[in-house]
Amino acid sequence: MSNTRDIESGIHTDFASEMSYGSYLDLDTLLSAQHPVSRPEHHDELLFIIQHQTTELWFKLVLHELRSASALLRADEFRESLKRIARVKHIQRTLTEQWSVLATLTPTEYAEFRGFLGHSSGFQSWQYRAVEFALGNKHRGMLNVHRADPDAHALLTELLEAPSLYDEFLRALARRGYAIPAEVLDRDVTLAHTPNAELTEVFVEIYANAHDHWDVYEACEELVDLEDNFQLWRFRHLKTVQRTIGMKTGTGGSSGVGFLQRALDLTFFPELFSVRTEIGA
Ligand code: HEM
Ligand SMILES: N[C@@H](CC(=O)c1ccccc1NC=O)C(=O)O
Repeated sequence: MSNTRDIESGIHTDFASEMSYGSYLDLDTLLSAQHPVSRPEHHDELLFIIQHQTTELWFKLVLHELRSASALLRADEFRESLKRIARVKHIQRTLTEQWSVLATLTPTEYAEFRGFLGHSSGFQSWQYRAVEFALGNKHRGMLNVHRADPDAHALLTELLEAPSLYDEFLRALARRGYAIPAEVLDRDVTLAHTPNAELTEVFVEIYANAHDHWDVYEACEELVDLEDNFQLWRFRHLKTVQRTIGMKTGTGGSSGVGFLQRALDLTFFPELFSVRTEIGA
């Protein structure tokens, strides 16, 4: 046994003028986009860069799927929208699991190149902010940091002013005859959604009679998964930060761990959680 695989004669090998793997994926661009700034170059900075870049690539797809999910809800295409959300949930799991790679970076190693990062910080990730906005965590003040990047600023402004995924979901429910409160439907979508007791009652009815509202019930649970997964990512980020820089202030200028901790109190779909308190009550 040679323990070698034959390269079959039919395998294509001439890519001088044909599209290849590398040219289709523009790997020259992708793989020449890692530029460590530490001097002398720190061995672990490549890990730090690639961890962020892979996350940003997945954020790009998450945003693409969420925007499509919203548009499908607007068109009353419920099932198709759920398909998009299902994909986002898998990406979130990958992203949450990926923190374990970065956790191999010890505090000492990170401290050796942290000083070269200046004031740059994940806080300035416009794609992360876009995902937060798309899910409904709106905050106009977050636009400020993107003033120097007109394209990012424009996209975030567009998302800030557009209904969130939850807004679209609730509007779709209203069109189906559910008694979504008018103040929820007419709310200022540039602000974060605030909990509404009357809306919780709509979900109480849906959850109490799931079989009569199956597709809506299913959609509710998909949204709960989405928020849950998002919180798990935030939590793993917080824990990675804690083990890497302790209680140091952030390069972005925040208090660090305390600032990230407060994000865990935020909720995209509060009524889908408050309904749980009422079940069987
Ligand atoms: C050792 C690794 C990391 C440390 C020590 C760290 C630290 C921090 C700190 C302290 C903040 C608060 C803002 C500031 O003052 O800088 C922050 C925010 C943020 N970081 Fe990281 N981070 C790490 C890795 C990552 C990675 C891999 C990502 C993935 C893109 C990321 C994305 C973000 C985002 C999106 C925010 C804003 C969060 C929010 O607004 O709630 N971070 N990070
Ligand atoms: N905010 C981090 C620095 C940091 O993690 C970072 C720096 C540049 C680009 C992305 C980063 N990731 C997340 O905040 C710190 O305070 O050490």
